[in-house]
Amino acid sequence: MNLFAAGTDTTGNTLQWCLLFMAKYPHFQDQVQAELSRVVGSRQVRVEDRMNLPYTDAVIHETQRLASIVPMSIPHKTSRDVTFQGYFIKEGTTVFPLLTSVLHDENEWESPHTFNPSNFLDKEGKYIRRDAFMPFSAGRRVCLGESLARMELFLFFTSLLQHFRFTPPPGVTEDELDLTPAVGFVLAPSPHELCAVSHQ
Ligand code: HEM
Repeated sequence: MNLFAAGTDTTGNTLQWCLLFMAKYPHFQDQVQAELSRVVGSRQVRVEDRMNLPYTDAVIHETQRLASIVPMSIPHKTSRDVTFQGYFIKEGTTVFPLLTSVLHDENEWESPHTFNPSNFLDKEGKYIRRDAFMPFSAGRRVCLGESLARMELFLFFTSLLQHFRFTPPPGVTEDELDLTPAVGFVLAPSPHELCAVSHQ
């Protein structure tokens, strides 16, 4: 039950955010599709392809960063008295680690509040790991499903983008796709209709 509850909505929501960002920002979608067709072609994507798909990898990371779907992580309780950055926190205090404060930190990111895969790319277009990327939280109780989730996101996202182009429905412009999340403990995009147009 724990694994299903923690692992279904989170991964599903992130994938929905990925598709919404792609439909809203078609020039980023173009670059993902160009990279996929250059590196993978029409065969099925494999996990090992990730290292050769830095742009696609950056888009997935940027989606997780900006969407920040678990904004307040999970509450923890201090198991002893602690002093943290000058603040005394008594044993037994409930603490909410605000992951969004790191994922949108203006001192950490080139463009903290807008979708920009360059947040994860160096000047040569290589993927760069960022310490402030922590949508799965950090430390002893970091998300147990992180590596599974990352694998799922990569395989689903690349397979979908390999076969379909995602667009707003007829009569709706990209600007009209609303990025305001639906309120909840886990932030999903508000309901949207998108078109999946087959490449064939
Ligand atoms: C994009 C997908 C996911 C995100 C963003 C995410 C995020 C998180 C976060 C922020 C926590 C809280 C960590 C903390 O207490 O500091 C957490 C905990 C947890 N997650 Fe995930 N998660 C994802 C997918 C999954 C998947 C696929 C599974 C399992 C199959 C999973 C299982 C768990 C479990 C069991 C915990 C509790 C760990 C503990 O308390 O020791 N998660 N996750």
